[in-house]
Amino acid sequence: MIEAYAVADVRAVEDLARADLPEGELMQRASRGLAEVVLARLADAGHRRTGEPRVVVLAGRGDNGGDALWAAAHLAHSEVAVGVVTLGRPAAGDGDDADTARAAALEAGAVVLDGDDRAAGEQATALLAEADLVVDGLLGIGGRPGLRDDARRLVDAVPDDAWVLAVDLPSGADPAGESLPDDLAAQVIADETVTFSLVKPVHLLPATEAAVGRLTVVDIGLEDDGAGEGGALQRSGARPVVERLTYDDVRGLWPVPDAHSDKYSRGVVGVVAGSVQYPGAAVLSVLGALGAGPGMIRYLGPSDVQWLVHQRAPEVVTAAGRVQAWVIGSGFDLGSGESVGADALAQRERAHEALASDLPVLVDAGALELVDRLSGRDAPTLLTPHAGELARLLSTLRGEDVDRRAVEAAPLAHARDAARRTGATVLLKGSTTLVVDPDDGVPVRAQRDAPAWVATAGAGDVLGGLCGTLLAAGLAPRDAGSLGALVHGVAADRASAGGPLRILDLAAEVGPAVRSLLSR
Ligand SMILES: NC(=O)C1=CN([C@@H]2O[C@H](COP(=O)(O)OP(=O)(O)OC[C@H]3O[C@@H](n4cnc5c(N)ncnc54)[C@H](O)[C@@H]3O)[C@@H](O)[C@H]2O)[C@@H](O)CC1
Ligand SMILES: [K+]
Repeated sequence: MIEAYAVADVRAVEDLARADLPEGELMQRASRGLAEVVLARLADAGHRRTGEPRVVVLAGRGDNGGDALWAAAHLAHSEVAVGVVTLGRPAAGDGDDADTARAAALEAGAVVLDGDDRAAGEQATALLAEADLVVDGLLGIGGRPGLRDDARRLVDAVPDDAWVLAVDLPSGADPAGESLPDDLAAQVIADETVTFSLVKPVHLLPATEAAVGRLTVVDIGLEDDGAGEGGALQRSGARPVVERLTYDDVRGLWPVPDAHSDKYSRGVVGVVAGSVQYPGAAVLSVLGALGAGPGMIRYLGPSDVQWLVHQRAPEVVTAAGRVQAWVIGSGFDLGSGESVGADALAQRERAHEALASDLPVLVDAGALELVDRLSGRDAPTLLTPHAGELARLLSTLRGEDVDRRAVEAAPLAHARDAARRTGATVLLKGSTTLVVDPDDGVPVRAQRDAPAWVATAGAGDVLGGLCGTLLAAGLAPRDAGSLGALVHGVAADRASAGGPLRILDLAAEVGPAVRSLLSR
């Protein structure tokens, strides 16, 4: 599991560690680690023009800039041509550290330009044009989202083929990972981000993760080193606020049957999905559930759709009976007013019964309209909207229009609001999928496991079924949702193999994906 800590907690942990260390030691560790990563990337011929490697370091006025300046000094000592552009003159009496670091970089032979000086602007642009690698040390965890014009001019001058390595986080990105900057272009888009001991929300959450690139963690000694003392992190008592399951977590969470298992102990999934208009969703939902290995599947829906389900999955039972978790809503066409047909009415009735039961329910797509039926529900409930569906859901819950773009600009806040208002766990689908518990004290899960090729119709139906099997096996909604998202992503990766994928292939890869993850 990857765990991320809130920025305020990171500062508290660093303060604890700093109290036991010589002055400036943490920054020295950070900058040395940073310089080592830069050297390793330069050794990779792909990020290097011919001749002497050229690094340009952009350094802001805070400690993020301090890390970058000290790294520049270390690099200038190792046969690398280093140019530095500083930005933001320190306030009077506030610049000792930055001045020391700047002097160290100069003394080591780096070219240092004052980016606040207009005359140096052209030189800075020329320096950047020749860079193999650019270190972004403009803003760190003290940064507000967005870049000022002076910083933006520098960032715009970074050549496309330079490797952009962000210090701690891409400048301009929200350190808390909550929201996009107002102007999307006012942030650094990094190829790689080097952070120090602790992962922060910015690195894992959907609003900011895309700007982070590859995440490399350099150890600066904030965690328990096993020597028995307890690291600063452990002594601080800080708890993670965001988590990401990794492949190695699957074995510990997956419901693996044993010699005593039967179809009921493994879990029966009841699927109420599809309509005459959208019959395929029922097939995909069932196949997603089957891939994850349920005890049994009951499909309830229009007879034409049952027939179609049976073509792909003869083991599915279509009579009513015992169920351990419901999956409702994929491919619903509930209709409204006069236009409601008998089939749609029957589906709506089945969905109402599922929501009125004391069984776990996964609520997808069309069934999200039935949100008023959630009040008073105590059993585990997992809502699985995409951004547009979450906007509609919140519009209903708040009684005011919520725009899809508002959800995309601040996904976590909106998912959290929906979880709070409904008392359900909310899985917000996206390239990074969030799983938010209604209890604020529980860390959010953020999964990013699928290739972008998966953004295609039907992928959500498979995910719903897959998570439904995990709910029926007894997993809590947060585990079912995040584990389901991980396995769905791995299956998508296998089906895609670097190219376009068919959703039936994705569904067929769910079982093999589980097998490969369990045998790691
Ligand atoms: N505290 C520690 O012990 C350690 C800190 N480290 C580094 O220190 C960083 C945090 O340093 P700071 O707290 O100085 O914060 P920053 O380096 O993020 O800088 C904050 C400064 O930038 C200004 N600022 C904020 N947003 C701005 C914006 N959008 N445009 C222009 N100016 C803006 C602020 O007023 C403040 O002066 C970390 O990210 C990390 O890189 C590391 O050296 C590891 C150890
Ligand atoms: K940065």
